[in-house]
Order: sequence, then structure tokens, then C-alpha cells
Amino acid sequence: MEFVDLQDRLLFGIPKKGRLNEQVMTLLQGADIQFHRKNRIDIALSTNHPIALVFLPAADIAQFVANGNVDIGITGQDMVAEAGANVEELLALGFGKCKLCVQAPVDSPYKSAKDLVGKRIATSFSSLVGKVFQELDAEAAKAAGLKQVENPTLVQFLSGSVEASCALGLADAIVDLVESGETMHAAKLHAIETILTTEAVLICNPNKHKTNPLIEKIKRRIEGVIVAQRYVLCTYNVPRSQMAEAVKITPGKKAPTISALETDGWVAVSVMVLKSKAADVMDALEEIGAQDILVTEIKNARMG
Ligand SMILES: Nc1ncnc2c1ncn2[C@@H]1O[C@H](COP(=O)(O)OP(=O)(O)OP(=O)(O)O)[C@@H](O)[C@H]1O
Ligand SMILES: O=P(O)(O)OC[C@H]1O[C@H](OP(=O)(O)OP(=O)(O)O)[C@H](O)[C@@H]1O
Repeated sequence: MEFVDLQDRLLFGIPKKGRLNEQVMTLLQGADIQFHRKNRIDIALSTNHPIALVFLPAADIAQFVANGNVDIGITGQDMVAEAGANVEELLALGFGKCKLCVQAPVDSPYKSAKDLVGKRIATSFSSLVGKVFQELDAEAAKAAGLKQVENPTLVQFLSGSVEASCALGLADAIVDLVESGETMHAAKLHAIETILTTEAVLICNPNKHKTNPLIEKIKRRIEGVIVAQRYVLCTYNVPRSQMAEAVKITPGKKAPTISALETDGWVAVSVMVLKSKAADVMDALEEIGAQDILVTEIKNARMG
């Protein structure tokens, strides 16, 4: 096998497959981190930065970053919590958003996690869930005036297809991720408690952030890509008399840029607007007499 020289390169852990992979690839492209990944090789050298991309299971990235095996990485906050990893969260990325929920069969009597003390729980998050039920067991014991409960809750690890475990008789309830709820409903389960909400994050080894300026550069670039994905640029002309109203509709991230027009009594405004609100904003601007309202895509951004 060819030897890959990683010396002097920042090691960047990237989810090698699964839910986060595609969006991370888009971020890298937007941040102009170029690389060529040979077929099935999990380390790719960047061709325009001293960076090596290390393709890893999302579940391992937090621990790898905490241990300093890689310097930075992208994974879910759920994975960081499950690993109990000591990492610095540099940036929330706005995708991979879901909730880690306790789910019970819809026809079961369980209404909250407390009702499951002493029962069997299947999950891929056995460390996190183990801690939650240890606490619930301890609370139940205390309430009953005991040192510990007779039947501690059994938390079993499953690496996948967790939602099938109640129907299979393996567990009384599960703890798994929920986004649309489709998987949960299809398995005739319902959420009875949320353990955490999560999204994808850029993380860094706490000792590396200050020592390598490239980390801050990558963070700023990725931040720019995210802003560009989320916002559009809106420009319009509006009578000066309506300027205060216009600023209320489009306050901008900091403030709108306003310049005088040659035509007396009019100003030109340039301002960032959330992509999801752009159509409503255009309607509202039109209603107060704004003209020549244009909305354009932002390719990239650097914010103050
Ligand atoms: N339905 C979902 N919606 C949004 N984000 C999700 C969803 N499922 C998982 N995620 C996020 O993506 C991360 C990786 O989940 P994924 O299921 O892709 O795991 P994986 O281990 O990378 O892949 P695989 O399950 O294929 O082995 C999760 O830790 C979570 O942060
Ligand atoms: O609420 P939903 O939108 O249905 O999403 C939730 C599902 O998504 C994840 O699994 P994924 O589809 O990534 O496959 P996996 O079970 O192989 O991890 C998670 O483990 C749930 O099963």
C-alpha cells in the first residue's frame, strides 16, 4: 500500500457515509477545500491546503478528536454526547437536526421515561441512555426508601434497526433519533420523552484550536458557506419617507446598507434576508411602496 505522508497536515475527520456525508461534502466544496479521494481509501490529501481529510464513521469522530488522533471533525452533537468526548464545539452547522427520544409502543401503558424503570430499553446510545436510567433508577429507589431498585433498568446496545426491537420482543421501549417521525410511526411507536436535540457540529481538539491558525480559517470559511446557504441578498428602492418601515421589514443581520438615489426623495437599500422569508419580505416591501425589489443568491460570505 502507498505510504501517505501526513506530516504538517491538519487532520480533518469527515463522516465517511450515512446522513451527514453528503452535506459535509457540499460544505467542503463551498469552503474550497479541494481533494482527490482514491477509490476506497479513507485518507485524502487536500490539493490546495495543508489538510488531510480522514473519512471515519460518524460515531468515532468525537473520540478521535478528543484523543488528538485527528485535529478537527464534523459529527452530530448526539455522537459527542454519547462518546462523552472532551471536544470544543466550534460551529453548529444547521443540518443533521433531529431529537433523541424515548419511544414506547403506542398501545403500551408507558407515558414517560420514569414508567420504564426496571424494563428493557434497546438503543445505539447505550452510554447516554445508561446514565439517564441509572439516575431514574436511583430516584425510584429513593422514593421507595431503598438503597437501590430491585430490578435495575436493562439498557441493551443495538447497532441498528433499533425501532424493530419492541415488535421482536427484545425490548419494552427504545431510545432512537427522530426527525420526521416516519420511522417511529411505521414501527407503531410514539415519543414519550426527549433526551436531547442535536445537529451536526464542527468540533476541535481543545488543545489544538489556539495552536493552529488553519483551524480558525476553516471555521470562518465554513461559516461563510452556511450564511450563503441560509441568506439571500435583497436590494430595492424606497421613498425616504418609508425608510423606517422598510428597515423594520428588513433589519438585516447587523443593519441594512442605505444609499441616496439621484432621484430626489428615494433611497436604495441592500440587505441580507433569510431565504425562507424572502417571498414574504418582498410582499411586505411592495406594500409600503418599494420598487425594483431584487433578490439574488449569495455565493459566499464573510460576516463580522
Ligand atoms: N433522521 C435523521 N435526521 C437528521 N439527522 C440524523 C438523522 N439520523 C441521524 N442523523 C444525524 O446523523 C448522524 C449519523 O447518523 P447515521 O444514521 O448516518 O449514522 P452512521 O453511523 O454515519 O451511518 P449508518 O447508520 O449508515 O452506519 C447521527 O448521529 C445524527 O446526528
Ligand atoms: O424520523 P425519521 O425521519 O424517520 O428519521 C429517524 C431515523 O433516521 C435514522 O436512521 P437512518 O435512516 O439514518 O438509518 P439507520 O437506522 O441505518 O441509522 C434514525 O436512526 C431513525 O431510524
